[in-house]
Amino acid sequence: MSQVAAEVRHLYFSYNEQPVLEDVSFQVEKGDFLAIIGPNGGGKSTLLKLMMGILKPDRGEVLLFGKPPRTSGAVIGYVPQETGHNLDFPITVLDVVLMGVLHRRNLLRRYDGDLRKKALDALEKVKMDQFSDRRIAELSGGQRQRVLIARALCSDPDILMLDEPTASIDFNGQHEIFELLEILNKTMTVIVVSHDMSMVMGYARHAAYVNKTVVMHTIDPHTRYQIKHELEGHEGHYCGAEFWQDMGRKIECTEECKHA
Ligand SMILES: Nc1ncnc2c1ncn2[C@@H]1O[C@H](COP(=O)(O)OP(=O)(O)OP(=O)(O)O)[C@@H](O)[C@H]1O
Repeated sequence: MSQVAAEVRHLYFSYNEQPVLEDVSFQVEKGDFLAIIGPNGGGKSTLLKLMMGILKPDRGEVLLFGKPPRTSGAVIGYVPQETGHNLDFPITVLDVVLMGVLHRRNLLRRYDGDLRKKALDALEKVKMDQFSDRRIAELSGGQRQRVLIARALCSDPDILMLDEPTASIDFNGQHEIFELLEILNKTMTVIVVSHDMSMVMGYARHAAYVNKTVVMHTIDPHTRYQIKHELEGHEGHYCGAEFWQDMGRKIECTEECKHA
C-alpha cells in the first residue's frame, strides 16, 4: 500500500455553479494527524466529503492510498458534525455504536454476539464502555462525541475523518477528545476539521487552511509540545492570529480574543 494516505490533485468543486474549491492540491502521509482549519463557509466540510468520495469533483481527483476513494479499498471512519438532532429518540449508547457495525454487514441481518462484542470493544477504546446502556440523550456533548467516534472505529478504519468533533464542548471535553485522537493516531491517519486553534496546534502535525484554496502548514514539533504542555495545565488558549504569527505572518488579534 502507498505510504501516501490521501492525495488531492488540482481539485475543483462547485455547488450549483458556485465555486467552493479551486485548484486544491495536497498530500496526507500515512499516519499523519491533519487539521483542516479556515473560516466558516471556506469549504472544509466539502473537502472532507470529496476526500471520502461522497461528492465528486468537477475537475481534478482524490486518491486514497493511490486509488480513487470508491475503489481504493481504504476504510474511512467518518464522524459527521453533530447536530444534536434526535436526542429525544430513546436509543442507547450501544445501539448507536451497533449502527456502525451493522453498516458493514447486511443491514437486514440481526446482530449476534460478535457484533455486540465489536461495538463494546470500540466503546472501551473511547472509555465509554461503562455507559453502554445509557440513553444517548443523557450524555454530555463530549461523551456523545466519543460514542460517535466509537461508531466510526467499528469499521477498523485506515483513516479517521472527523468534522468539528469539539464544537460546543467545554475545555475538558475538547482536551479529552484530542487526547483520544492522539492515541488513535498511533494506528490510523487522522484528519479533523476544527476551529479550535489551541487543540489544533497542540496535537496536529499539519494544518490545511481552507478558503476556496488550500494552504498547507507544518506545525513544528517544539510549538506543538509547548502548547500541549500549556493545555495540560488548563491554561491553553491559542488563537488564530497566533497561528498566523507562528507561520510568519503579521496579524493582530481580534477584540474578542483573550490575547487582545
Ligand atoms: N449542499 C450544498 N448546496 C449548496 N451550497 C452548499 C452546500 N453545502 C455547502 N454549501 C456552501 O458551500 C460553501 C462551503 O461550505 P462548507 O460547509 O464546505 O464550509 P465549511 O468551511 O465546512 O463551513 P463551516 O465552518 O461553517 O462548517 C458555503 O458557502 C456553503 O454555504
